[in-house]
Amino acid sequence: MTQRTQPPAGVASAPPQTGPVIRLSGATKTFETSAGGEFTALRNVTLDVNPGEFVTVVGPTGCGKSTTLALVSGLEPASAGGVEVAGQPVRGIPAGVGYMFQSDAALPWRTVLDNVALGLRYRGVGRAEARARARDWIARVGLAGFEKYYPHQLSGGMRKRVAMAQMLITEPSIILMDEPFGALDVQTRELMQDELLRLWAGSGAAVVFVTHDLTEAIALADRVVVMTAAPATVKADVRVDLPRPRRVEEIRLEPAFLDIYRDVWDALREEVEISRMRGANRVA
Ligand SMILES: Nc1ncnc2c1ncn2[C@@H]1O[C@H](COP(=O)(O)OP(=O)(O)OP(=O)(O)O)[C@@H](O)[C@H]1O
Repeated sequence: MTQRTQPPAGVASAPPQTGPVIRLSGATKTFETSAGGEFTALRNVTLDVNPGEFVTVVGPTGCGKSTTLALVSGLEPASAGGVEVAGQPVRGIPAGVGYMFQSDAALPWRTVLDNVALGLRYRGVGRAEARARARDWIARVGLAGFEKYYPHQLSGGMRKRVAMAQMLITEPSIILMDEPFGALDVQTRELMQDELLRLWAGSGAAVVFVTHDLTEAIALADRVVVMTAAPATVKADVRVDLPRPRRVEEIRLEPAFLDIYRDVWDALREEVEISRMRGANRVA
């Protein structure tokens, strides 16, 4: 990773961690189906994520990407294999993990200020300090002046800025993102991708970001992990050696970007075809 700056005040710097901050070793996840059978969503997934690394995960629809995040976040236990966060086996929700999903987490009856302060209030921070830090984060995500607005008074992009402030105010050392910009229009999505890179730069946080959008996956990442059709396992792990800081709309036109795109798509194409064929057989 290149061109890291000093962390801005209030953002956690990387913990003194020598090994990977996330380690999946042969992780398998089997769900019970409503028909009383079993369905294996993940099989033998082995993946390390280092402190400060930005890893994106792509794969055919329904292959098990969200399930991978659920194992790391402790929302689902692995059926077999190991899942470690910060060198410790995951049992329950680990400390220092921030989340952002496609749907908004903002409470509709609270203002932007109170929504952003909420994570600190849950952690026992006093009201005045939580609000002061929330004001700071609201400004950092470009929403100064909107503190008293309610979520329904904001655009989709602005609500994503609120979601980023809500997540970053807790200074996570691991950030898990599941298609966070999936519902945005293309221009707003690119804007938010740039904002995310700006806010993440220097934070020291490791990011695991699930997306269906290959351009987004490559533009953001240090590594793109390609998963197979279900049950998901790691098919390819493609390094993205593009310089930082990046601007998404510029980097995607670079010849080196297109080479990486080709590598990722070569790995993904077959899995998408398998997944489509299964879908076609199911409805045939
Ligand atoms: N709690 C659960 N119980 C039973 N099956 C589940 C459960 N959670 C996920 N699955 C199944 O596991 C598979 C993987 O789901 P997952 O949501 O991880 O896929 P995904 O790759 O994130 O999907 P998408 O690309 O559509 O977002 C799916 O077939 C899904 O139906």
